[in-house]
Amino acid sequence: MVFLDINGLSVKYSSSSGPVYAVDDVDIHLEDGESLGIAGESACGKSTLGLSIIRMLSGGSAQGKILFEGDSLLDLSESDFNTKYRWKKISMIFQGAMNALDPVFTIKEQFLEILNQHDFDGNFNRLILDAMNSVSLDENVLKKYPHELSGGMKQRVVIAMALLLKPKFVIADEPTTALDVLIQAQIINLLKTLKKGGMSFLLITHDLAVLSEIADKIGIMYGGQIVEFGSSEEIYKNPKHPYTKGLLESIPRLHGTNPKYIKGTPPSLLDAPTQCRFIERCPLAIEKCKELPPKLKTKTGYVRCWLYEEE
Ligand SMILES: Nc1ncnc2c1ncn2[C@@H]1O[C@H](COP(=O)(O)OP(=O)(O)OP(=O)(O)O)[C@@H](O)[C@H]1O
Repeated sequence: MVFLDINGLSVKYSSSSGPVYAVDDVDIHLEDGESLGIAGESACGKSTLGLSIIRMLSGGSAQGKILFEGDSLLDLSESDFNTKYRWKKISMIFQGAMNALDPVFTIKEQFLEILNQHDFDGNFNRLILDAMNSVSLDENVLKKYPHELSGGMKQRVVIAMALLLKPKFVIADEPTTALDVLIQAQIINLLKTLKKGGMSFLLITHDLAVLSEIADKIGIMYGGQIVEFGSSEEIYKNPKHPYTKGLLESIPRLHGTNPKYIKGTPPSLLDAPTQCRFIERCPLAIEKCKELPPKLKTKTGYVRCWLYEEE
């Protein structure tokens, strides 16, 4: 059954320099139980995509359709979305959230604050302990202040907070960034366990290697667009877009060839897209790339690249 179906999603921010086209005409399709990975360079719109699903864009407006289990999220009133969806069915682990834990409150007080904000009137302790258990944190941690915890523990607390109301879909924005590699592996294993328990993730990262562990489908973002979308297997084994290929070639490996880097810089999102977003950096660019490529169907998704236009 279709779980998340996004069609033509675009997000525009207003800024002092003019509109920022942060997300442009994105389509995403997930079946029940599938998790999605979004990868791409800094400032390509990854967080904005996640924030638009949980309707927490600040200063931005979203257009298009987001169907979650058949409900059109962008058409719901704010109070309906809050009552039925936000944190309850869809939650988010925000980028850098572990550094935003309040230093003057214990972890338990911070959990209680979240439950109060959601007018929760059931068994507080049971819910908090369930969330702590699901991230393998000891009950003693609840009495501590954030400065008494290691980075890995703080990140687990932040994940537990997102899991508090037992959502089905969790948007995790760079949950392993700024953690050492061993802790990164622990957090990835934790997400894998939660996934086995029936949770779906939208995992946002700039690191394609991290996605291989969790994602069933992958969207490669560049300049506000998903330039390639498909099953993980297809993206890793048979990448099509020159940008996807460049990203995969830039992953450092223990043996074999040295990583390659994509020369140049991403486009400004202040300009609305009128041609291929990757044209300036693409080694395979042709004259046609001066026109905006459509989403061309692939085996498991689509690619926005004229090289795959059928004759
Ligand atoms: N509230 C905002 N107002 C105006 N512009 C914004 C706002 N939030 C993000 N942007 C702009 O939108 C673009 C996309 O930002 P976004 O944070 O979604 O990218 P990202 O891929 O998540 O980046 P990173 O990997 O660095 O977190 C950037 O150009 C950013 O400056």
